[in-house]
Amino acid sequence: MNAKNIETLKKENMNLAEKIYIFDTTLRDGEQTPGVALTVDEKIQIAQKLNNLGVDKIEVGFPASSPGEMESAKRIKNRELDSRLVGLARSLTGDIDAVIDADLDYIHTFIGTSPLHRDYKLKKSKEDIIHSSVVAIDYAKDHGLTVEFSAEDATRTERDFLFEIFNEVVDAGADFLDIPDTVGVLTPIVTRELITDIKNNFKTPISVHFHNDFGLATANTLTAIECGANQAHVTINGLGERTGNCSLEELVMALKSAYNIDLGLDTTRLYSLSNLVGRLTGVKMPVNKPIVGDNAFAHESGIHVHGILNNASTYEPMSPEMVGHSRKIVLGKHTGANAVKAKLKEHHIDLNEKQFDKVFKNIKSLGDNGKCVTDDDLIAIAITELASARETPIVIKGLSISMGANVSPTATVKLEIDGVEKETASTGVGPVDAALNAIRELIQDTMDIELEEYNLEAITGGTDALAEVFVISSDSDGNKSTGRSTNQDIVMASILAVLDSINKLLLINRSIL
Ligand SMILES: CC(=O)SCCNC(=O)CCNC(=O)[C@H](O)C(C)(C)COP(=O)(O)OP(=O)(O)OC[C@H]1O[C@@H](n2cnc3c(N)ncnc32)[C@H](O)[C@@H]1OP(=O)(O)O
Ligand SMILES: CC(C)C(=O)C(=O)O
Ligand SMILES: [Mg+2]
Repeated sequence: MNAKNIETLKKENMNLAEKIYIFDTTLRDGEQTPGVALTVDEKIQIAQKLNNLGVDKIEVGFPASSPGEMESAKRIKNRELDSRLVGLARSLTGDIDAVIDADLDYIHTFIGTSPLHRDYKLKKSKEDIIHSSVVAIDYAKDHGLTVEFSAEDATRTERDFLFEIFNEVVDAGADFLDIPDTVGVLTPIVTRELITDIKNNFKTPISVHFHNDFGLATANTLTAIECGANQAHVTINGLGERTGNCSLEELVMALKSAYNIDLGLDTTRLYSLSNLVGRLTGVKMPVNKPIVGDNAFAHESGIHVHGILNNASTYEPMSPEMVGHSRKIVLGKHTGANAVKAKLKEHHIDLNEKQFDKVFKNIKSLGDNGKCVTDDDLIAIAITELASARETPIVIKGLSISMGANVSPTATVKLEIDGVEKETASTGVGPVDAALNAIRELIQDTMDIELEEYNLEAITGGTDALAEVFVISSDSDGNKSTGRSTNQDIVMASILAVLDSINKLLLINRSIL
């Protein structure tokens, strides 16, 4: 099927509403994620960011449910955000009073309508359910509120009863009819039939609130929008009861990229908002979470990276910049030569063909052994390859230590630096310190180094134990390199380890041209 046919097919099968509203419920249903509790300040922080993203409505919470909920609703209201603020209420006047007390003018009131909810939870007849809903809506309308009515568990409610209660609440003045798929049992084809039927029978704008128990929340919400739903309830990161709600970022980006429907949100804020919500709720996203997961724009397979390097659209359906994320090329078992060449270029490392082949084989073999190769690993592998092929710039030519009681230890060190011999003596708090001070003095015209880490370990027992020294040095450009040496003499092991790291840094400097 060519692109034109797909476009035609989409148009023929869609009955889009003129305006599609994004109703964010991260602060209400999202916060109902088991184990999640946000403080008032955290709620305010998220509300501000949702507002900056450009969502139409923010459900700030359930004011009747706790003093903290009341306070956060009031304080969010004081921020004078552009997004419309919504408060949740059961079909009880007390809950509605709480929304009014919080100074919110948009109420989301609900009642369970399915047989399960009527018979086992609320223990109320159909007539009682209708009566409670109508009384609540009358009360809210009398107080000048905009009312959104949710028939909780609508998707397991008899169709005739659903229509009956919708007719009654519309007559009572409901401004929006919400269809919650409370336990996520819809499928796209059933959604199509249900939403089309409701759209054909009601003029009041309709909203959908779909849960994700079978991973279908986004697909079902998109289907509802195709069939004319005027509003979608969503949460950042798809948070919410059990497996959550339709994810805001998935819905908005699918509409923008796959449907070509731009809702006008500043989608470049999505990634940072997802991270903020992840941090504040403690619910971290899996790496493969669409749009905001660490791997959403990461590529390892050689064939993919080769395509990406030529044109990112080959393996990305949208750009990472669109959502404020970034592209990542990962090296490992599935890496191809083009990826390694690109990485080496990025780090300004020039290898000849033979050196490159060795580095490439090394990466593949690390991958085969189940290891992922970081950029630092690649640099270390490449530098080692470069170092082994070149003459070492600095070589130790002589060392003498003098120590005694009540005098500072003195080290005399002779080095050959690029073929020229130099010697100096220096003192220190101990013999190793004295020797390292002498080295620093001798190389100061060649490069400025900082010893960042120094680890000494005895690897055999006894007074003739072998000492292993591991160091990390850095240069003034921030390049880092490791050095390692094993010797029976602690001072010599230290000098050789430091020289090992300095030589690598020199090679890095000299190959970065
Ligand atoms: C599908 C959803 O997401 S609905 C929203 C769910 N969110 C929450 O429950 C989070 C906040 N909830 C709370 O803090 C508490 O549950 C409260 C404050 C609302 C109520 O607490 P409690 O009075 O202790 O009642 P509890 O939670 O045990 O039971 C719920 C009560 O609400 C009633 N109820 C439930 N839904 C409705 C409704 N839509 N309209 C009227 N009453 C309702 C139940 O029948 C039950 O009443 P009962 O105790 O008289 O039998
Ligand atoms: C309050 C209602 C809309 C709800 O969250 C649900 O049914 O899932
Ligand atoms: Mg819900």
